[in-house]
Amino acid sequence: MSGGSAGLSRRAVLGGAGAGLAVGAAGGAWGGRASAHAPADGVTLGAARVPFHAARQGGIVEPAQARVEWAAFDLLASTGRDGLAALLRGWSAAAARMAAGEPAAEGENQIALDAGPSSLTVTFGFGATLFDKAGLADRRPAALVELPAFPGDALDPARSGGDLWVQIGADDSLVAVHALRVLMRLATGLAAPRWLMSGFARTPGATPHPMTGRNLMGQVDGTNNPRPRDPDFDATVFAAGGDWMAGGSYAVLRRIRMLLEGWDTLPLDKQERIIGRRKSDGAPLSGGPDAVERTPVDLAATDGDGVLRIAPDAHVRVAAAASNGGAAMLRRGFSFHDGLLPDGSPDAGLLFAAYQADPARGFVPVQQRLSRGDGLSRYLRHEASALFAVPPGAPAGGYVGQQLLEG
Ligand SMILES: C=CC1=C(C)c2cc3[nH]c(cc4nc(cc5[nH]c(cc1n2)c(C)c5CCC(=O)O)C(CCC(=O)O)=C4C)c(C)c3C=C
Ligand SMILES: [Fe+2]
Repeated sequence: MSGGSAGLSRRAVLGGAGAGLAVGAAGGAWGGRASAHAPADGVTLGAARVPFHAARQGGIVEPAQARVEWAAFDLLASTGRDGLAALLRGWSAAAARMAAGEPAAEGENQIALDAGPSSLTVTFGFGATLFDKAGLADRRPAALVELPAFPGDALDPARSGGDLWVQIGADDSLVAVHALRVLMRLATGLAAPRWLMSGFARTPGATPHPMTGRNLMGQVDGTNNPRPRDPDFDATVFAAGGDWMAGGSYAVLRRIRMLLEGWDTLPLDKQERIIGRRKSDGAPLSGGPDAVERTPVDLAATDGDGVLRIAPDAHVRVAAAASNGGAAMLRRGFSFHDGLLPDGSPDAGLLFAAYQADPARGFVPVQQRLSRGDGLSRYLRHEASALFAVPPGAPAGGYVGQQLLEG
């Protein structure tokens, strides 16, 4: 995909026998948290597929699927560069097969039998720690450095970092978990699981027409994401240059727990002031009663008393590119709800993911500002963090990371 919704349509493939669902093309749905749409009559949601082999990896600009699995792995000491190449070759072949909806391999658990690929995407990423372990220290990209500590971080090292990252997205939970099990088995003897996280987003077809999704605070979330048709979309999201990362991206991941019990008791007007947008429809508070979700945010707008309509500490003001020297990223997060904490409060929140050409010009400056001046941060805990280089996609017959390992 070279950006633009036409690219998305081209990549999407009709499933089943001639009829099906075009992923990413329906009703202008696109990456970020926008939801895909229901298939036409007589076509199953499961039939939709996103080809694995493409110039760019899937799972970045496609609409967020209903289910996501994140898995981080650490390379075993004995694996080395050749073992890493074997792992990536095996992972890529399995991902391509599952994304195409081909039957399960012999000896494979039949978890996903009867369902199609359900828009399965598998995205692979490399952590900074991978490069020394695989004898590739001289090929680690300059942009892949440890993220700085931010005020308020409460990070759990056991659920942070990792040498390798796999993101599996699908509109059917059994399909996603099947893919996870297959990839975990292929890693046996080469890489050990470090942490796993599961998330969810709105199921395609749950709304009467495609709409931006909501998070567990109830807000419309994803509105002001960069859009593939924006002239600077590719430069914002994808790495340039002539090396093995050209056309790839950098994924920042944060497990952000929401302090929902406090949030849910806040009056609506306070919740809206903290974000800077209306809760019902996501319209910016700068736009007056006639504003709609897509009304541009006016950070300078004041009321009759000269008071800023979007508060100085409102999330959208503090996070805006205009407040951060142009820093921008493509957000593609998922909700999580992992039961209760010992004190009875929900262990729930946002598996935040942001893709950018360079974290130093995306997530880092924005989070630096948010962690100091964002009214929303009182209701959030950043509990885990990771940064992965997401290489470009693999051509047919190739595997993700081949340019790094064989280039
Ligand atoms: C460092 C980057 C960001 C983190 C971390 C983050 C956490 C976070 N955000 C919400 C809810 C919303 N965010 C919204 C907009 C928004 N958020 C960021 C960045 C981070 N958010 C940006 C760059 C923007 C766009 C700002 C703009 O230009 O207008 C919104 C408004 C709707 C939208 O545009 O998406 C909401 C709602 C939560 C709940 C959260 C942590 C759990
Ligand atoms: Fe945000």
